[in-house]
Amino acid sequence: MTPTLTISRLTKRFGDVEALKAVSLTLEAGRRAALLGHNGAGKSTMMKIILGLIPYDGGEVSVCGSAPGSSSARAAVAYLPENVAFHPALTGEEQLRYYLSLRGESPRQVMELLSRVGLGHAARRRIGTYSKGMRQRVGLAQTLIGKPRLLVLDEPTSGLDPVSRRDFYDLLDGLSAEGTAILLSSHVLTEVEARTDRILILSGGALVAEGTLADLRTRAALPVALLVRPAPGRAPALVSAFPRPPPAATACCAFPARRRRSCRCSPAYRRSAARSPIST
Ligand SMILES: Nc1ncnc2c1ncn2[C@@H]1O[C@H](COP(=O)(O)OP(=O)(O)OP(=O)(O)O)[C@@H](O)[C@H]1O
Repeated sequence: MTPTLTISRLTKRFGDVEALKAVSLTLEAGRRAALLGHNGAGKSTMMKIILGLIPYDGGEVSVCGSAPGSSSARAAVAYLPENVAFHPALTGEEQLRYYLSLRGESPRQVMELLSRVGLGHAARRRIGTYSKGMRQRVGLAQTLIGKPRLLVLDEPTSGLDPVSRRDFYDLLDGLSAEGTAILLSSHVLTEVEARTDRILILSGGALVAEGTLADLRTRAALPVALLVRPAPGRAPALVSAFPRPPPAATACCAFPARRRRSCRCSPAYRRSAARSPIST
């Protein structure tokens, strides 16, 4: 099946700044990918290109088989910015009815859309009285107009409390189960790890890593720290149940440099020990 989104060797420059450097990725229907990276990594630039808002310099981009910005691509993609802005004097129902009319859709869908994002009870309240999480839900309801095949969400949960975040991701789970592909940006790895299928890490405009968090951990050989609290009286049994680390790996780099030569520590561990040597 053709992927919902295909990006191949995408490059974009702003003067001297290379905002995207030969980035390639695909996103199939029903899959959720999180785009992570520091400020200035290129996340927004990539989203703007997918939406057809800015041109690109090299490579190829296909949104549901069409060029970004074309009428068929625009009909298939919806976008939720980080900070949604609605008229505070309008009710949720009035605001959404307005967007439905702009899209040429039946206003009869309004309550169904609001109920879908958990706002049925507040439909007749003014948006000025909504919490940030509720406004974000109005934004999500707006993106659902016309049943888009690709959702592009720019830091959709920033500023939301933990319960609102969980509820928001529950909504996304439902949409992806129906076949909507979702590309969202975030700064919070721990938040997206359990709620997306793939993590894409951009750095300086290049896609430097891609996979599940477990894949990325394995590839980077990151240490795994476990905090285990034994039940009362079970500590000795717990300690004996865990394998002991090899003695050379734990002790040798704690010794002065002259005795480290034959150690079995990993190069990364040796480097960190060299930075903070323990004198004996
Ligand atoms: N219109 C523009 N003109 C000049 N440079 C730009 C423009 N838009 C983006 N850039 C530059 O391109 C690079 C990537 O910016 P981008 O906004 O895509 O990063 P980002 O990952 O979305 O960052 P943030 O997390 O802060 O939103 C940055 O160096 C930025 O300064």
